[in-house]
Amino acid sequence: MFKRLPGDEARNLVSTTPDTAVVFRPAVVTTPAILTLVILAWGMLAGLVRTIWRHPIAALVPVALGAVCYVYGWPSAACILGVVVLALASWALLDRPSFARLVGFRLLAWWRLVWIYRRHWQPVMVVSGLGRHLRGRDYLPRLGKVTCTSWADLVTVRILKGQAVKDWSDRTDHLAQGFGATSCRVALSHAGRLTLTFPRSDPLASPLSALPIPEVPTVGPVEIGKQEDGRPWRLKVHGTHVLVAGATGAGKGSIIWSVIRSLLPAAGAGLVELWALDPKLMELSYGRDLFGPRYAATPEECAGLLDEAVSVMQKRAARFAGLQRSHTPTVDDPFVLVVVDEVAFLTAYQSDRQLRQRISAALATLTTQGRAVGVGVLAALQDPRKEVMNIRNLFPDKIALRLDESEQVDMVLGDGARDRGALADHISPVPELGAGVGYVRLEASPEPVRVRAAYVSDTDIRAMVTLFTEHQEAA
Ligand SMILES: Nc1ncnc2c1ncn2[C@@H]1O[C@H](COP(=O)(O)OP(=O)(O)OP(=O)(O)O)[C@@H](O)[C@H]1O
Repeated sequence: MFKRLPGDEARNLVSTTPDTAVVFRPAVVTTPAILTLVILAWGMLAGLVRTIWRHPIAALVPVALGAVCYVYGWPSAACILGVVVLALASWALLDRPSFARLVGFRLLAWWRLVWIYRRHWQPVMVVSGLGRHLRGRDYLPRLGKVTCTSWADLVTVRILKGQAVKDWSDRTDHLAQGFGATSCRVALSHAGRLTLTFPRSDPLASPLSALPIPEVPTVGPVEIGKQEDGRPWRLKVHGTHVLVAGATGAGKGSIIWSVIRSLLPAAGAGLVELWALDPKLMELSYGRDLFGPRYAATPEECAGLLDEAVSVMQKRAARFAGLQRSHTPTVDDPFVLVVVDEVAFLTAYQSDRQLRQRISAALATLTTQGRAVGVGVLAALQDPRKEVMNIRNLFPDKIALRLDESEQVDMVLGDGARDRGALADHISPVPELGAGVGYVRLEASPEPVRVRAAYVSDTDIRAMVTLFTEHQEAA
């Protein structure tokens, strides 16, 4: 039975060095079969103990069934198994969320750990270059826990000593392909430990219709869509500045209009003033009545409106000096949100040099000094290159919608964002699938979050204008 053990062939190998008469015959020490068996049995025992230690409840089930079978016979064990399965199925039917949270996702995680990750771990690590095969031994990163959420598998990994997070983020494609996922994201959880996120489905695949207008006036964070994990996407606009970059048709308008929609009650109550710069004469002109006299389209008008915003900001700063360090919106001092659609029309593509410099200086002043006194800028642009938008770093919060080139992702979201999984250049150009989908990198967190903005249609905008004007007339 054990006539041909691994290593037997090596006995017959002869290695020679060309051009010499010296012939080396490797010394082969035959491992006794019993030793191999003991090592195998030890490995299995250790695996069993590890499984019981990690999954005590799951291990208890076969043990209990085995005991019942032994004492009372197999029909009793089969009956108990049937009752348990029936109870679980009823629970799943009656209260799916609690079943999924307490049982379903745990079972799925265990299954995916065994069937997907552990089974493919060694080959994927070696082929992708994240593991090493040295002198007959495999040095592999340690696979940790697998947790399943409604849309993704979160896999914890203890990386090899000497490896960097970048070694992993450079190989996200290999990892995704290796484990049969569409993409992979890498995040550092503790020193030496990473969390890999493998999406199983895309919760943002279908468009979201416009969210209800809030009942209570609020300046934010305003709810404007959905995050990949299913939670609402709330964007802070008061106390920051937001830059939205995306190719044509990426859905920049849906972010602008979702923000305006959420701020509408606050605007009605006088706590927010919406100022609009619409150099393309397209996006914002549709809801022109929402902005009253604070709407500008020509470059001259835009420059004038920006200067006015700077003047409001400076007057406030002079009043607040020494008295308050942050802004609370009131009717006397409302939050001023300057919305700029296609900011590059006013900066890079503006042929009048003096006007261009005036506009750039005003935007730079607002973005450097405005947030503490309640003046914010929400700007959209198509081309994020520095020549086009040299003040992009003055925006603390950035959103990258679909972009044409991979290099543009880091230009918008900052260095390393694409390596961390912000694949904005992979977002579908088909509006139903990809418009309004993007990645956000907030000032407070380096991890990009995948989101989708709700789509505010022309009908929604018309309804918003009617509601707002009726409210203004009634007031
Ligand atoms: N959030 C969204 N969800 C679903 N579809 C959307 C969304 N946003 C936009 N769309 C669709 O995509 C089309 C283009 O959107 P939009 O005009 O807002 O893009 P844009 O980035 O502003 O483009 P441009 O820079 O050319 O003005 C819209 O007509 C609409 O059909």
